[in-house]
Amino acid sequence: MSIRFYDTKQAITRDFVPLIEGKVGLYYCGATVQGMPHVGHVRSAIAFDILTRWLENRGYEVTVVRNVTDIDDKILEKSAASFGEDFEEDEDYFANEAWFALAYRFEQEFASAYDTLGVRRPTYEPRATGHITEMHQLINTLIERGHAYPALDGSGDVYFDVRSFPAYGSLTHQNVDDMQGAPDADPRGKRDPRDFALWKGHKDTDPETASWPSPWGAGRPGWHLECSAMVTKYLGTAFDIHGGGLDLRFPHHENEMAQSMAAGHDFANFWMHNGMVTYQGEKMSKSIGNTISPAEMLELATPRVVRYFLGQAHYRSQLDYRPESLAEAGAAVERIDGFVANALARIHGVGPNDDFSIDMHHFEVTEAFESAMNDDLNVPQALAALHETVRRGNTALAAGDLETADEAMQQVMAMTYALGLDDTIEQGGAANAAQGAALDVLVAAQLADRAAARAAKDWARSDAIRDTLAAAGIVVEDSADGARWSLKA
Ligand SMILES: Nc1ncnc2c1ncn2[C@@H]1O[C@H](COP(=O)(O)OP(=O)(O)OP(=O)(O)O)[C@@H](O)[C@H]1O
Ligand SMILES: [Zn+2]
Repeated sequence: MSIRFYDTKQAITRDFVPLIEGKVGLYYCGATVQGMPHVGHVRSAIAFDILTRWLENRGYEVTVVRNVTDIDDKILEKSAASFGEDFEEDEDYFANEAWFALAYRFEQEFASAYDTLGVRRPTYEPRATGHITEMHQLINTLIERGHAYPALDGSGDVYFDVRSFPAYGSLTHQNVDDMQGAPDADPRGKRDPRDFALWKGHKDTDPETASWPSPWGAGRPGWHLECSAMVTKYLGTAFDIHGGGLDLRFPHHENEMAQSMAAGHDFANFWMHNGMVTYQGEKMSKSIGNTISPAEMLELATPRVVRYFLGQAHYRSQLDYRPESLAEAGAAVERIDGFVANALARIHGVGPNDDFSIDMHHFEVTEAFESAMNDDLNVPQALAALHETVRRGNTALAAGDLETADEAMQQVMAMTYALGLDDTIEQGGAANAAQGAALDVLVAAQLADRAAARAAKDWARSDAIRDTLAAAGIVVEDSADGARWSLKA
């Protein structure tokens, strides 16, 4: 059966046929690393992680590229503010932080959130600042082809000429005349107020470190241009799927497409956009201030439960966070886990604390699951198929039909893996728990020695043990029920 995806550009669901048989090139827009990730960002990454996993499940070799926008107005503004006299530090923004330090710090926060929630790392994760040369080449091509020009007011900017590209507006089905101007520069320097910046001339207020030489004067790249240049470098001038959040369709994706197609590239064959995570109906967004971070959710639920919540809706629909959302997701995950644990125990004699590994590569998803996923990644229907299999398995276990139960268990494992809900994402947590347990045994032995030394009034020995532990970052506190230890914060 063929896979069908909704293509935002053509506004229809159509058969997916890769440009090169057996291979898929996927680019999706990553974060502008100007602040802490919120769960909306992670939902976008989970949606494209599920897409990747499904394409791989169907036998495709997928090259995934997700960029890091590490130079941008907002990053520079946040950094500049941190040097201001009335700046007040908080848990997210530190005083006197250079733009690149701030960007890299948040890039790592994003990476850690993705890792924790089972978003597999992309094949390539290019940073905008590492691709200035490619951006210059693209601007050059656009100027040569008559689609870009240096600012008329000598600001050092370079603009894309929207009137020179008749298909401008075709991604979002808009008529140029109905569009608003691009607010990125003084319209007096532009041929048309809708023209947008490919290159931004250096301003006296910009830090020297955020400025690169160019044929049009020193400056830095415009946001839209970054993605066009990076896609081409890693996936070529024609590739299969371009993704990102629905909020990026205009202007970002419209402009990316215009730049690349005006340069003569075929660009993306499919455009796929994930819906927004909302809170009380409003887009979760840094600028609105209604964000919930992955860390906050992980205080309330395990990574798999958070992943289930963020991945359960159809990727194109809006996902509203409600206080009871995580409890509902938790109950669903527990139903799945309860069945798998029972099946492992009854059929394979594996107990909850046994160490075991199971070869899953020949396990297959059910037909209902497969056709749901092939139909534009219909995850809600696929999850219904998964839970139906859990019910069938539980019924079989109750009736003592271990063969049917085993088949259901294998299918459930294959389906949870396909959705990235397998428990591998908790292995990080398990490894920490194992290390913690090992440390506990070692420290307890030291503390027992220390107690014996104290009982024998051998103070030198008792102090020496305390010093050894302190040097290892372990703080010992004596209490009525004996010594307690903790790691120094
Ligand atoms: N609330 C949300 N729900 C789903 N996806 C989102 C949400 N907010 C951002 N995204 C997506 O996350 C990816 C990275 O986004 P980017 O860094 O550009 O964030 P942003 O839209 O500027 O976020 P914010 O509005 O909070 O500043 C993009 O694909 C974007 O569409
Ligand atoms: Zn982009």
